[in-house]
Order: sequence, then C-alpha cells, then structure tokens
Amino acid sequence: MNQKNATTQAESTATGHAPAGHPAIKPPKIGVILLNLGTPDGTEFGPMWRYLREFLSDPRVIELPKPIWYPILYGLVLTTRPKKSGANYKKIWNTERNESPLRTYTRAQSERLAEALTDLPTVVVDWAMRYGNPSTESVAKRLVEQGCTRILTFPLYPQYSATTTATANDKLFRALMKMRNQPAIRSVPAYYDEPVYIEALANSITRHLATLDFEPEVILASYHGIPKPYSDRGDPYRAHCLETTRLLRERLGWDEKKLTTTFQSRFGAQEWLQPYTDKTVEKLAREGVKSIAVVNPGFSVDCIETLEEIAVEASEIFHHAGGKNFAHIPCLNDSRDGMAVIEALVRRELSGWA
Ligand SMILES: C=CC1=C(C)c2cc3[nH]c(cc4nc(cc5[nH]c(cc1n2)c(C)c5CCC(=O)O)C(CCC(=O)O)=C4C)c(C)c3C=C
Ligand SMILES: [Fe+2]
Ligand SMILES: [Fe+2]
Repeated sequence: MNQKNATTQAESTATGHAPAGHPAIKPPKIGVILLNLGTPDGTEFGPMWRYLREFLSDPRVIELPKPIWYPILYGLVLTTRPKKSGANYKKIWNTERNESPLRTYTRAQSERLAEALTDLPTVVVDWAMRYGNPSTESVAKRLVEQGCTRILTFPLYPQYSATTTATANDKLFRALMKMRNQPAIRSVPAYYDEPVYIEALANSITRHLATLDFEPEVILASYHGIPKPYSDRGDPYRAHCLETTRLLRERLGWDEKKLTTTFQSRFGAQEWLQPYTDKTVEKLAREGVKSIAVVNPGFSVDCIETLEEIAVEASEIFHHAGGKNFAHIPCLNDSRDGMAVIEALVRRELSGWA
C-alpha cells in the first residue's frame, strides 16, 4: 500500500467514513462486560437441568475424563440435583423480577457502572453470564454490532481460579472464534489484594457489625471451595483467599482467632479445600462460642451460596449446635463500596484505550 492510500484509509477509519464500496465503518467504541458465573432462568426442573448441565459439563469445573464423568452427570447428578437445588433457589428467588439475586445484582452493578462512566462517552457497559443468560456470546456480539472495536471483560472474581476466571475468559474467546472482525480484548485480573477492594470489604464489615445488637466473638471469611487436587496441581485460588483474609485482618486490626478463613459449597465426594465452613460453624458452637458472623469476600454479589447456604443453612447449623447469635454480612453487591472497586479497576484497565 502506498503512503497516499494508507493515509486515506486511516483518515476514513478515524472519521467513521468507509472508502467507496466498503460497508459503513461506525465510530469505534469500547465495550465493558461485567462477566459473572451464571444462574438458572427459573427454579423448575427444566431450567435447573439446563443450567447445571452447562455448568457441570465444563472441563475446567469437573476435571474428570468425559467417559467417566458423563454417565455420573447424566445418570445421577442431573436426575436428582435440579429438584434439590431448585427448591433452594426458590427460598431466595427475586419474585418481583422473577430471577435469581445473582442476576439482579449483576445487572444493577452494570447500570451503576454505566452511570459512573458518563465522562467516557465512547464506553458501552454491559453484563453477561458464563453459564446461562444473558450469554457471553450474545453480549459480545451485541457490543461488536454497536461498533465496539475493543472489549474489556471483567470476570467478577476477586480471587483467581481456573474454575471461574479462566473459564470465563475461555468462553469469551470461544465467542470471538466465530467473528470475522474481532475486537481487541483486555481482561481485568484478579484483585484479591487490591487496596480498594480490601478497603471496601473492611468498610462494609465495620458498617454491618455496627448494626448488630451483639458483638461476634469470631468472624468467618468464607470462600467458595474448589477440589483440593486442583489446588495441589497449581491453581493459586487458595493462596489468593488466604491473602485477602490476611490483608483484611491487618486493616481491621484483628488476629487469626477473630477472623478465620473457611471454604464452603462442596460438591461431590472428593476432598475440597479445608477448613470447611459448615464444620467450623458447628465446631465453634460446640466449643461454646455464642456469637459469630460470616462474610463472603470471594463473592462479588449475593447468590444462592451466600443467601441460602450461609444465611439460612449455616445459621441453622450454628443454632442447632448451641450457638445463639449468627449474622451474615452481605456481599459488596452494587453498594457504594462495591462500585468503588469495580469503577477503579475498570478505569485502570481502560487506560490508553479510553
Ligand atoms: C465442582 C463443582 C464446582 C466448582 C469447582 C465450583 C467453583 C466455584 N463456584 C464459584 C461461585 C459460585 N458457584 C455457584 C453455584 C454453584 N457451584 C457449583 C459447583 C461448583 N462450583 C454448583 C453445582 C452450583 C449451583 C448451585 C447448586 O446446585 O449447588 C454460585 C451461585 C450461582 C447462583 O445462581 O446463585 C456462585 C457465585 C466460585 C467462586 C468457585 C471457585 C472458586
Ligand atoms: Fe460454585
Ligand atoms: Fe451451595
């Protein structure tokens, strides 16, 4: 290409005018996707089955060879778990919007972020799910159709795990494989030790504890677990969780007895990261601890694992074992503290782009 042609093409792209005979080139925009795990479309057997099938067929989530895992998945898990999990989702369902809290909060985060970024008019904010709807593919396509030539994806996991962050990135790249004209991609890294995140958690914990009519003797920082072998093979997730708790302790001036790391949401028969949250809650009550609180730093928004497994199930375990006062500290969600984290990381990662 000679110099004159090169200049002409560069000018036509910058001004949004295509050369004669080419399809119109829209002024370039930058898409931001808040990408969360996923959630069922309903609590009935059908939607639960579809969600669980997509989730539990992911080879990054279940690292078993397909000939071993699929007979268990289709013959055992998908015949029983949709009903059992559906009943749990029913307990926490947002009946007003007929959707799960995870979807409500993720949408709210996206709306708040769009409001916060109005000084960046070329930025379009959207949200998507790794499993279920709105699908990662449909949202990536929508952003490209709106003229986004760059996309910043934000997997909403403070601590990196191959079972969450990596599979979210995989899914976006898989969607891009079908595009002739791909956008450029950036991905927000794990933020388990970012000062803005630690500060937001500390503020949220302090504010919530001030509303209680009791003082917890122990506070559990409960993270979703992963199978122990994944950790042994090099997934840095456990180290990220421990570091978040350590920094929180440092910031709040608490010792290891006051703020302890535990892992929840076990699935299947193999060993998961320990200590387990449910066992710890029971043990504390049996040892005579009367008042505890649980915070979930690894969950960007409240969901079945926090609202049902902790606020309902763990609370019941604690009371049945002799405990008296139990509090669940809400996730950051779309609170001012929570949005400060998301906005700061998005602005940092957009630097040089917007
Ligand atoms: C082997 C199975 C699973 C692994 C590994 C796993 C890792 C993991 N998950 C989260 C965050 C969430 N998980 C949620 C629900 C959920 N998780 C699993 C299984 C594994 N998770 C299942 C089967 C389910 C569905 C509910 C159930 O049937 O028990 C959710 C909540 C979704 C919602 O709709 O509310 C979140 C969030 C992390 C962070 C993680 C590894 C670090
Ligand atoms: Fe999970
Ligand atoms: Fe659970």
